[in-house]
Amino acid sequence: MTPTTENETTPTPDINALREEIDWLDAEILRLVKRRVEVSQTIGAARMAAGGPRIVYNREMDVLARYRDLGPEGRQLAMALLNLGRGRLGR
Ligand SMILES: C=C(O[C@@H]1C=C(C(=O)O)C=C[C@H]1O)C(=O)O
Repeated sequence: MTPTTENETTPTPDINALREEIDWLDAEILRLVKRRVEVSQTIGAARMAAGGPRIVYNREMDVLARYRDLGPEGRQLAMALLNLGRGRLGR
């Protein structure tokens, strides 16, 4: 590790700017989640109208795998997304 000199300072994070970024990120995440729900419900309705199943487990396993990086919370997040897509039928 490089030794620090007396003149080196740790930069102070700009909390207000970072909070603005968080607000923006949350708005984007919400927009994307709402779109995901729409797409998932459209697929589900079309499949069921054609006599297919409500749930496709291998696709859902792929979705769960995508969030594995985030650990147990990733699983909860993926499950929440899947449940949102199921709407009232999934409850
Ligand atoms: C969207 C689909 O329908 C359902 C919803 C899924 C999802 O929200 O990711 C995945 C699989 C299906 O259970 C699909 O089959 O792709």
